[in-house]
Amino acid sequence: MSKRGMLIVLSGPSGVGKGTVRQAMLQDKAQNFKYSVSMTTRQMRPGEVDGVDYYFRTKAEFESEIANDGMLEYAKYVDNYYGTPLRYVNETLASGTDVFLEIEVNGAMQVREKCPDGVFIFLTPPDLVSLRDRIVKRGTDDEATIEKRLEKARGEIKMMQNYDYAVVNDKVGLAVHRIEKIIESEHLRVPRVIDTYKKMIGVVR
Ligand SMILES: Nc1nc2c(ncn2[C@@H]2O[C@H](COP(=O)(O)OP(=O)(O)O)[C@@H](O)[C@H]2O)c(=O)[nH]1
Ligand SMILES: Nc1ncnc2c1ncn2[C@@H]1O[C@H](COP(=O)(O)OP(=O)(O)O)[C@@H](O)[C@H]1O
Repeated sequence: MSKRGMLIVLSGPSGVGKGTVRQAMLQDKAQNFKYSVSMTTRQMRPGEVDGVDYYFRTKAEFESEIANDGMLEYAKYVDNYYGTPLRYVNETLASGTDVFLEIEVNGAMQVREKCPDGVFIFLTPPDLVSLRDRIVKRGTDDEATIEKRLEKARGEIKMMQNYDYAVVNDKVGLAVHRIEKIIESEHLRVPRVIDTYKKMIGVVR
């Protein structure tokens, strides 16, 4: 029987660079994981493509997916639904390929309940001043909104206690390298590889 893929979950406060790190990881041809495209009810931004960045759906469509047990997890974030379609994740893991999710903290905790053998990684800013700078640099928020986002970010950073790894995003390339090393090490954990050694050591599971 082929080995099941590993589920990798990346979260972090808004503006820390999750999207940037994810893009950089996807461009690394040496990576073997598949990115799970999320579903959302938020407006498409310029340059985004349906089915690539997100599956953009109406609220009614999203709620019907929830009702049909089609979501691995979902959360409301700033008045919109975001969620992970279940089928793609199941099929990809079953085929032996790793799946990478980039999701916010509440959704990640739902995944932790359902998939306790997943790898949960929290991306952190080097400090709050850098986080503020990144939120400002990204663009459209006024001063009051930036303060609100930072307040929310502090609450999100507290959730790091529920993750397996904390990775600082000081430089994108370094953050990617750290995540890749985590994935490599996780693949070598004994519970994941023991079946491979069955014949050698006579373990029957
Ligand atoms: N729970 C959950 N959160 C998601 C999912 N997809 C994206 N998110 C999170 O939703 C938040 C908002 O995403 P987005 O609207 O793209 O804005 P931005 O990433 O903050 O620029 C981010 O924290 C994402 O990580 C998902 O499938 N499930
Ligand atoms: N390591 C980094 N150093 C400096 N700026 C960064 C770094 N990573 C991301 N950024 C910048 O921070 C801003 C927010 O990044 P983004 O990926 O949109 O964050 P998130 O998806 O976590 O909300 C973007 O302008 C991005 O270019």
